[in-house]
Amino acid sequence: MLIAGTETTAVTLEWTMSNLVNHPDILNKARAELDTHVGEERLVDEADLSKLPYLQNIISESHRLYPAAPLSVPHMSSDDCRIGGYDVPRDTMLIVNAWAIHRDPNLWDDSDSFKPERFESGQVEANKLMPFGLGRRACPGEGLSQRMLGLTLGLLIQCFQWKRVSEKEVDMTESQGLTMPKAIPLEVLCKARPIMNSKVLCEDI
Ligand code: HEM
Repeated sequence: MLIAGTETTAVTLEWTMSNLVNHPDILNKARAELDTHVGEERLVDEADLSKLPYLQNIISESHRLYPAAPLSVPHMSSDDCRIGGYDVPRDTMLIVNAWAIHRDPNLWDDSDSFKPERFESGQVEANKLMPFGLGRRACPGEGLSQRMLGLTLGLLIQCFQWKRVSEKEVDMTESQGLTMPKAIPLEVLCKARPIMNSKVLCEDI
C-alpha cells in the first residue's frame, strides 16, 4: 500500500517536473493558466483543479510517456478467452505493457514527444490512457492520486520559478524498478515567486 500510494505519485511528479524544465514554453503556459484562474493573491486549492485543464493535460501526458506502473500488475484469466486475436486459456498470466501502448505510433501522433496539447481534442485521447489499469482491479487510488498530483504540481508552479541546472536538457533515461524511476534523479534550480513573500501565503498556511 505504501509503494502503491506514495512511490507511484512521487515518481510521476519527478517525471512531470523533468518534462517541464525541458520544455520551458509548456511550463510558462501552465504558469499563465494558474495566474489567470487562481491569481497571485492565494494558493491553488482542490476546487480550482477543474478550472486548470492545461495542468491536467500536462499530468496526462506524463502518465502517457512515463507510466509509474509500466507493466501494470499481472492478472490471470479466470476463463478461456480471446484477446486481440489470441486464444488465451484459463489461468494464464497476462501482463499489459501500458508503456508500449502509450507510445504506439499507430495510436498517438508524434508518439515520443511531450505534447500536453494532444489532450485538448477531448475525451478520445484520454480514453487511450491506462496508467491506472482498467476494469474491476484498476487502481482504487486514482482519484486521490490525481488530486495530489494536480495540487502539488499547481503549488510548485505557482510558488516557484523552475529551470535546469545547465543548458543541457535533463536526462530522461528510465531505470528499472517496479515504478520506473529516473536513471538519474532530477536536479533543478528554483526561485521563489512573489506569492511566497506575500501576507496571503502566511494566512493560507
Ligand atoms: C500516479 C499514481 C498511481 C499510479 C500510476 C497507480 C497505478 C496502479 C496500477 C496500474 C495498478 C494495477 C491495476 C491493475 O491491476 O489493473 C494499481 C493498483 C493499486 N493501487 Fe495504484 N496507482 C497510483 C496511486 C495509488 C494511490 C495514491 C493509492 C492509494 C492511496 C493506490 C493504491 C492501489 C492499490 C491498493 C492497488 C491494488 C488494487 C487491486 O489489486 O485491486 N495507488 N495502481
